[in-house]
Amino acid sequence: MSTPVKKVPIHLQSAQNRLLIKNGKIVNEDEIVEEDVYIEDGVIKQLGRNLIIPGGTRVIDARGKLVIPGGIDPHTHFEFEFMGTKSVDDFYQGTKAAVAGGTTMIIDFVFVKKGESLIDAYYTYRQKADDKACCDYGLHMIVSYWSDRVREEMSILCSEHGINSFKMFMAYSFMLNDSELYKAFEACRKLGAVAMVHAENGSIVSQNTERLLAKGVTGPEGHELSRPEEVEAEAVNRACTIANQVDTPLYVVHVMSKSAASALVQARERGVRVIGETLAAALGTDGSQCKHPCFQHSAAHVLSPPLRSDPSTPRSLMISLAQNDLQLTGSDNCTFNKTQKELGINDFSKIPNGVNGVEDRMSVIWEKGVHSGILDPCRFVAITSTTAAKVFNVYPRKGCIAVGSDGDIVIWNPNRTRVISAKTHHQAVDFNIFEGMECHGVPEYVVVNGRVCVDEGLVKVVEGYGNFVKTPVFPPFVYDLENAEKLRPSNNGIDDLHQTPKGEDRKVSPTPTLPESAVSTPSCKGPRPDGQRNLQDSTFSISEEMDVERRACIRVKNPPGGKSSGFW
Ligand SMILES: NC(=O)NCCC(=O)O
Ligand SMILES: [Zn+2]
Repeated sequence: MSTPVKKVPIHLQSAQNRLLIKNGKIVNEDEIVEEDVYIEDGVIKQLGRNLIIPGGTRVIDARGKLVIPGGIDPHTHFEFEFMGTKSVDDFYQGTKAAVAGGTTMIIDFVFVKKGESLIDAYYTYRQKADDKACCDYGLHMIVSYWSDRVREEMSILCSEHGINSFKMFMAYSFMLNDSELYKAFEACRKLGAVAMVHAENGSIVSQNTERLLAKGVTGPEGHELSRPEEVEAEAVNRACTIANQVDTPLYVVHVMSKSAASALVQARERGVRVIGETLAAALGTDGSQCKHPCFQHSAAHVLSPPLRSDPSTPRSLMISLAQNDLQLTGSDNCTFNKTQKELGINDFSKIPNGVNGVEDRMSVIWEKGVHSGILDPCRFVAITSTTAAKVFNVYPRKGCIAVGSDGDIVIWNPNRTRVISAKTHHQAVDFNIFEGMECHGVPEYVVVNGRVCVDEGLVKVVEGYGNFVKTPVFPPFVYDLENAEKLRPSNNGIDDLHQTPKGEDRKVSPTPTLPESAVSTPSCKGPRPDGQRNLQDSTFSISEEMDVERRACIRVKNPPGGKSSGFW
């Protein structure tokens, strides 16, 4: 079977190919600068003030607003067949919602049934996604069983199909045992792939579940009781130990508890190379919701690992992100309607696991992180976009605003607010775990590969417009941190860096090229000394809330653009 080729209607190929974003403040992970952005044919062509641009260019005035890299959500499950049902957000509705919320790339997980070929499963997902995705997407593979054939297919996927990450489960019926984890992690290291793990002790969860059900605890409150914090922390510790035996960097998905976050920090302190992801859900709500008297409400909050009943968890995880104890955020968007959640009405262990988040991740993190004074805007960009781009090796094509990067940009208004509701969200699901939350920070414009897909708040996505983005192996940020430092965007664009070639996987509009004079306008941006974030010079002051006092927030121990040694 050959890789599917997408056909893009001609009217979309040439649509809105030139765009100037003026007067905004560009926020990258390491600095804020006042520059305009000129995008042509989906790529950022110029940065600076007083740019010379061709006539007919659409101009958006971003005065008083932030211009940030589009969010990258490294953890979604669209159209996922799971626990006897299928998640309701498909690749159209899911990516539409992503874009509506300011996310311009998602990475979904290919589920491989036991015994199934990984490559067949990959093609199934490409077919599901290619004609539907409204923004760029990548794929991780789930390794749900182990064999020599699996190892061979992992290699083929890396070399021929643009896959660089494999997730192994330590819970559910498709979990791997310790020897299998050992072999899978080792295989990842040999391939230069990112080994990801869902860390919960599945055997303990099964025993606890049996015991609770036998005692008559059948409601959603039983979910967390069956999977307490230490069961998550034990698995984090064990996964780190196994990965360290085979010298493989490890990515722990959805760190949901304070105990798991500290297990990860302790592992790092003894030299384990581990990256920690947490979720919008864990930062925006907590386990008290699972004790709500209404089944539909409590069941809607069931995911694994669970939201924690310790109410200090969300703030603590946010502080872990600020301090670089955790590195990035996803949504784990895996949505089931109320009727689907009712599969577990008499048995909490049958409630399909999963929550929403792909649309609201950016707003929730801005509200709970930046607006509350824990994160600065640069760190916000790092944990919602840049670090994911680096880990999955699509930086600096994605995850930053630089000459040569994709035109994936959000114009973010931190002074406007919106109230999250299932009544107004763009997702297919009929419930929203953030219902009623007022969020400062609204994505007024979302530009996807140069096309304005949210226009003054109006969502104008195009089904099938998104591309599959290959994720190359050996991400320097994971395997070669010294050289990762060289991966800085420069004024010359990103072509000089050993990164995904520009134009690869990208639909290029057949439009006239600019005259030489137009593309060579110098940018005023110079190289930055290593590790220095230029927040002061950049005068971040557009929001009343963003006064000096608020920004005197928790210090980031290892600034994202800073010392490489600090990461591991
Ligand atoms: N997280 C969750 O409960 N559902 C999605 C599957 C997974 O990531 O474990
Ligand atoms: Zn997941």
